[in-house]
Amino acid sequence: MRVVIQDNYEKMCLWAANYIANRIKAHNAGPEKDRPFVLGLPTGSSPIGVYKELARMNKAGELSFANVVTFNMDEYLGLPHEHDQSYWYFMHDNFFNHLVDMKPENINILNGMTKDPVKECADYEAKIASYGGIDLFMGGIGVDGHIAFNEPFTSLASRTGLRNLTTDTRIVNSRFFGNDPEKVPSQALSVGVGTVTDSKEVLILINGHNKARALAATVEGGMSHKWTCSALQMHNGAIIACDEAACGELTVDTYKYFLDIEKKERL
Ligand SMILES: N[C@@H]1[C@@H](O)[C@H](O)[C@@H](COP(=O)(O)O)O[C@@H]1O
Repeated sequence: MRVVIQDNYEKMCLWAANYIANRIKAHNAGPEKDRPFVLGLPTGSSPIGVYKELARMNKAGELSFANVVTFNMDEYLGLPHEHDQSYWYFMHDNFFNHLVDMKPENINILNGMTKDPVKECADYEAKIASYGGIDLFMGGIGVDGHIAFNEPFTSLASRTGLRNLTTDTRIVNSRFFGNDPEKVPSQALSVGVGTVTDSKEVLILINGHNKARALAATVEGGMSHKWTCSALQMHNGAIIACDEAACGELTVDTYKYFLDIEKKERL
């Protein structure tokens, strides 16, 4: 696992946006350029700065999304696209509407209004597989370490499916629903932990003091379904991009190790 510690949120986002841009450019210049680059994407406050920077690069002509297919992590069950807290709305408002060459048919987001969640989720997995899997999955995590909506004790082998949200998560997310946890949907559709870890690369953003326990569990804790983020320890290409504020629960030697090793030149 790589842990890239940046001074603050802004620098973390710039680092992550550059990493993603370089991966897309390398793909488009390489032997696999005839197939699209498949990018997994999250919602939440963590990726907003990354989306801003990627959109800036795109508008400036530095990065094209014409050959990119996206798959989003999750969606609330029962919220239509036009609901301002649906993840469909979030993604268009914060990212897709700001890109000049993203093809709408290349955007994949689970349909929270489906009448058949089982089929919706099976079709999503099949569509990801039809592209040969996800090249790079960017994600965030919840304060309890959940990846996408894979709450504590979700199987680390889970696939895309229907999830019940914990009271904790509904309380945390109530800040977007007039501070009323009851207004937060109680279920969501979500890619599984296994769907994320099957990706060739995984890049997780962890920032802010409130994520300090989750960062420590991801990096230093034992692998456990109690912290679904800890599954990344079994992934061969996992990168955590974090800010100083999130490092408060790391032991000093872990913190120093990652600062030191990241100074070394990478092939
Ligand atoms: N389902 C989403 C997660 O995918 C996201 O990672 C998490 C963290 O959000 P934030 O980045 O706002 O802390 O929020 C929600 O629970």
